[in-house]
Amino acid sequence: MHAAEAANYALIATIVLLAAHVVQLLIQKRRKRAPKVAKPTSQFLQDAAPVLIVFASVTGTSRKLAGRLREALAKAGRASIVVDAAKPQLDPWDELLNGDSRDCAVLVSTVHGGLAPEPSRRLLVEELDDIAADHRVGQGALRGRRFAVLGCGSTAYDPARFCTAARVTEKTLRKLGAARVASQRLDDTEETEETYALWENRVVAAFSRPQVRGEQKPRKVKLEKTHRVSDSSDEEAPQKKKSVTDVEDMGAALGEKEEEKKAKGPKDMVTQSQAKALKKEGYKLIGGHSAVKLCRWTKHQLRGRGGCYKHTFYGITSYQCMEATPSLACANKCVFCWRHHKNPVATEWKWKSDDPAMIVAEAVRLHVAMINECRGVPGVLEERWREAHTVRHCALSLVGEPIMYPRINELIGELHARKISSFLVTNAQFPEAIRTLRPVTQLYVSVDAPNKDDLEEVDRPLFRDAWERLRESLVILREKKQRTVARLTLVKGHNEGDIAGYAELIALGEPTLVEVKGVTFCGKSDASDLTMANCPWHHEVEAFCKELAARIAKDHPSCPTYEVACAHKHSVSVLLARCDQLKAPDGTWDTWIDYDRFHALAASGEPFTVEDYKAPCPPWALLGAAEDGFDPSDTRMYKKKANGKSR
Ligand SMILES: Cc1cc2nc3c(=O)[nH]c(=O)nc-3n(C[C@H](O)[C@H](O)[C@H](O)COP(=O)(O)O)c2cc1C
Ligand code: SF4
Repeated sequence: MHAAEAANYALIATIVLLAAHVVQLLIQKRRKRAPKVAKPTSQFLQDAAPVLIVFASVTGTSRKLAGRLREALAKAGRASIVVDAAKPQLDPWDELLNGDSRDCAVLVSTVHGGLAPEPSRRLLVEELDDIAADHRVGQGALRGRRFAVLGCGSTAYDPARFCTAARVTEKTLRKLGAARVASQRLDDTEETEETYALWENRVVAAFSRPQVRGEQKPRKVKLEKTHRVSDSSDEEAPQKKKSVTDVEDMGAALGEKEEEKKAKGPKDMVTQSQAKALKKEGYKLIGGHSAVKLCRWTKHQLRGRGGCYKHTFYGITSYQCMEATPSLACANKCVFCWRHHKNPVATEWKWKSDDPAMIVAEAVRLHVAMINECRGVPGVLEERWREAHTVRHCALSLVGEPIMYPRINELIGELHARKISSFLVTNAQFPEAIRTLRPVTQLYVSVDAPNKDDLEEVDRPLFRDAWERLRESLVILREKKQRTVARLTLVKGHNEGDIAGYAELIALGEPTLVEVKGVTFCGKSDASDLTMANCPWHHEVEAFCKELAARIAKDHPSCPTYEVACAHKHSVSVLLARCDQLKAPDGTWDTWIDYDRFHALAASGEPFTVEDYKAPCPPWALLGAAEDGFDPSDTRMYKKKANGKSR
């Protein structure tokens, strides 16, 4: 070998050695940087104190998900304790500070004003704040503890307050030095299953192994679901370098997402999980935003066991009545909503609109199909069953807010063209839509509370100016020439106290009728804490009505006079009517409706008034009648009391 060749080989060997050394150094450096991920050990799972799962819920979502997380952790071998922040059986913060527990998951919803629900607020906000402010424990009091946060919220409410309760809790926990392992926000206007599952996986993975270095770093949040908020907790995190992706890309991603949304066009109103929940409750969904359901009174009267209060008060045939809605969404979350908030909420129409003719045709088809299914039911009267195939009335009050549907006037036209009467109920949040509404057989405005505070409490409205909207709706109601109704639902302990407030609202709208109904208990639900104790007795509703009529006369002398006309004891409903419009000179009442006359008037295109289509009310429907509002042509069934005696 030449000397030059040997030198070359030596040089190459040196380079190779150097390169190998550099690679080794790099590998070592990388190894140093990478956090040591301790593998899940059965020893850790065996020894670890339970994870504390704290939830604060108003309509049950966080409660349900807390249960799911508990099951998922249990599957992974990690024990946990679920704590309801509204009535905690133990103090989770004390456990974290002084006990063996080192891990916690907080699931919190946001309610009115962007706050955590009462009374959970005490534990989640005030007590945590107290700890953070306590100089004896110090800001790093929760160092070495881990936490996960899940916010349940809705962008249908003020987007600036989206999941603010979760953000506040997270901020305080981080201020106290706890390490965040996962954070997510769920928006109830969207499908949330996938997002929740991602969060759950992350929490289970983190809590199935001991704490590792590197866990302190804020995790990158999935942009898709969280772009609506700037996560304020990041601002105060102890290890604070904001990731460029978190801030700049978030803006870009948001822009792209909005573009994408625009390109896709409006989405369907009902998410898959909402559709599933509604179907489970017997709703037949039509297109993207409408539904129909067979009312229990329809079935009742098919069996000759009496009609609903609208049969008693206005002469509808309950077994020919279809209960439907063209908008499953509404702008409230009322405490007495018997739909248990399985429907979407929104302040404006932002979905694809279906054709009104299709909605009516489908509603009738599905309703008739449900009638067909009643044939074999014991007690169904053959003749009524046949007649029931012709729909004569439509109660647009099933669920949601019918006047949100932008083509509501065309839909009403479709109903009237089929000689189907229209009873439309609105929750008084869209005054402009009330103004432009074409004549309906009977137009209802729900008056759920006598003053602003009670309205906020009972309706839990999305609009901040809900009270003003209600008042404006009533003013518009006064301008209507056809039959109008103020519908009151009395909930003991919530909205029945301020009679003067109701009198003022009635004087504002001067409706033809005031329907007062005691709230009905529709079973225990997470969506509402109502019990039988909140349901007034019939005699209490009657007394309320008499007092209301007297109060209107006394406080508002220029307002038309009202008197109690009818009552339907079975549904705890009493009717007040305007004497000038519906009381005959001989003292009898004309609260019933001449439906044929109404259709003729509506088709004529000429103006018409309440008096033009009124009809006499039978004596059995009047207050004080021995029948208690029960049609004597039907057979009354008495419920047996627990002691075996009949009522
Ligand atoms: C009265 C009321 C007010 C609400 N206000 C807000 C709000 O300000 N911000 C928000 O993100 N979500 C708000 N929401 C939506 C709820 O947080 C959301 O529906 C959540 O899924 C409820 O969870 P929960 O069932 O565990 O209470 C509100 C809901 C109600 C009933
Ligand atoms: S008016 Fe209402 S309660 Fe009466 S039958 Fe129709 S849907 Fe049922």
